[in-house]
Amino acid sequence: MLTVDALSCARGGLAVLHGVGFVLNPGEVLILRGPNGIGKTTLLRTVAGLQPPVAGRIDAPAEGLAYAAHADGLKAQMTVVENLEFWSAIFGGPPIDEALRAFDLVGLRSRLAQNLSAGQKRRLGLARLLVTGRPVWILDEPTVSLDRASVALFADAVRAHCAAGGSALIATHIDLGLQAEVLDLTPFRAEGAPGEASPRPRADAPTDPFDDEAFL
Ligand SMILES: Nc1ncnc2c1ncn2[C@@H]1O[C@H](COP(=O)(O)OP(=O)(O)OP(=O)(O)O)[C@@H](O)[C@H]1O
Repeated sequence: MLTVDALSCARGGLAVLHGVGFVLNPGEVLILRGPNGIGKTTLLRTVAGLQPPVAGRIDAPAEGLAYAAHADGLKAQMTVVENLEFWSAIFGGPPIDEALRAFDLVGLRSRLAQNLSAGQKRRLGLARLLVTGRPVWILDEPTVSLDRASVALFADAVRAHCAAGGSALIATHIDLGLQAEVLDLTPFRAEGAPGEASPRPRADAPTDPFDDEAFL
């Protein structure tokens, strides 16, 4: 479903990770771990196609990935239902009812996204995954702002997705209680990767127009 082979990636013109490889099959979850700054977000962005790899190969199903980044990326002036219907229309995905139910948003359906609490916004951001209809979820710290009950809802949604043949690549520092493989990125740190005593990024490093992309 998703194969990453000998992948090297960079951020701001500096090498971050070198030689990463894994296979994610239908029904599987792969958890990315590693200390702050090791390159989890950079790897996810590269796999999601937001930035090109420096080297290596990524084989993914065409139009098969749904990426949820740190930011919720909601349409603030639209209601919960309008946000989900918007994304469902963009992706041509399934109706929104299951997404509302799975993330306990039924009672909030008419509320403007801008008036949701941080955890409610995060639940809405994650609910969008269900309306994409896409098989491979690429998730960057998906449980930030979620309380314990909401983390459990999220884990249930991932389990249901995988039971239906989907898969998920997740960067997280917490234990989600999922049956999953774990890949620690620490051994893949590139030589000269940014760190405590790292060089400044090159002044001519290309700017990244998608750096704030919240959801794809
Ligand atoms: N826009 C940028 N320009 C230059 N360097 C960046 C940029 N964004 C991140 N970096 C650097 O790239 C390295 C990898 O960052 P990345 O966000 O991928 O790490 P991470 O493992 O996701 O970290 P965390 O656990 O803190 O979220 C870090 O050293 C970071 O300082």
